[in-house]
Amino acid sequence: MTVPVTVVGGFLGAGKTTLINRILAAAPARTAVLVNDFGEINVDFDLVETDDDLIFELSGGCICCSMAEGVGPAIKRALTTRPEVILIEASGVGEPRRVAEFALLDPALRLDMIVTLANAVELSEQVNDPLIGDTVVRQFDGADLIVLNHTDTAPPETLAEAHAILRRLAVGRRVVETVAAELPLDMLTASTHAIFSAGPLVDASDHDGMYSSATFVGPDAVERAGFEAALTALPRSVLRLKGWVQITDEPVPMLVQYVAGRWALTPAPDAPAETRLVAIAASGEMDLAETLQNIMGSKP
Ligand SMILES: Nc1nc2c(ncn2[C@@H]2O[C@H](COP(=O)(O)OP(=O)(O)OP(=O)(O)O)[C@@H](O)[C@H]2O)c(=O)[nH]1
Repeated sequence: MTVPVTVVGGFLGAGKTTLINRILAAAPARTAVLVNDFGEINVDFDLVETDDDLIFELSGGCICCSMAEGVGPAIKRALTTRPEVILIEASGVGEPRRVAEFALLDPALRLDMIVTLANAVELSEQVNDPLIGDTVVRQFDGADLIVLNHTDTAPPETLAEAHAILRRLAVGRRVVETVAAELPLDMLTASTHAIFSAGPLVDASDHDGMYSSATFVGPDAVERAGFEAALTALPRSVLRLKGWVQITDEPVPMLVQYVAGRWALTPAPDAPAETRLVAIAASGEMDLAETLQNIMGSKP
């Protein structure tokens, strides 16, 4: 019996973890999840809602290039838990097709499908961005289903533009509009196996060279107003920021989610009682460590 694998990809903050948690919440099957966070701290390990012993993490690099050698062993570890299904969350800069190619090499597995999420608000700017455009475009290669997420915050003309881009980049592929990755889960069963009719794989990218990340870990706490103002003032070159922060006077840590200029702070009673933040930008764009120090209110 081979174990079916679904690869979930999409750019930073598109909604991959949100979709995986939806699948897990509905899944009757025993599901192992491989999560790849590009940053040094694997935040997704804590955000994926299932038993810790069913989550396998690869962090501090990209699963499709620098950490590719780790994929096979991680799958082997996952198989020891006798899963009925495996989900692989690619990093937000990773190419899901390349991850799926690793799964195809393992005779114990069969590829179910590749799902790529896109941020409806950001897609047009992303594909036209000279630094990140190539990464975003490649994430649709071989995808069976494209989940056009974040539609709640996309003005109609931006949404129409996103569809036009997808018609060009993913000819004939299924596209579903979602808010918080809420889709009929039976859409995840009828795979078209687009990977088998996709063109030849283009050369591997060097995502660890193209993107950089920085982390801030410590007991430090910040005032809420100053922290919120700092998030709001972050330059758009910060592509993603997530983790937990200790806020003065808050009884529990707060989960920080920052995606492309939008952010949310939510109580996270089960999170560790320390500040743990990770930020990602295109390489050379900025000093991310200094940015994190600044939002924590300390001088570098
Ligand atoms: N407004 C809005 N927020 C969303 C939607 N989907 C997800 N989010 C939020 O966007 C943030 C990022 O979602 P994730 O699911 O963590 O995204 P991701 O693709 O796993 O992120 P990375 O793994 O860091 O690349 C979280 O705060 C989500 O709650 C949506 O459709 N609309």
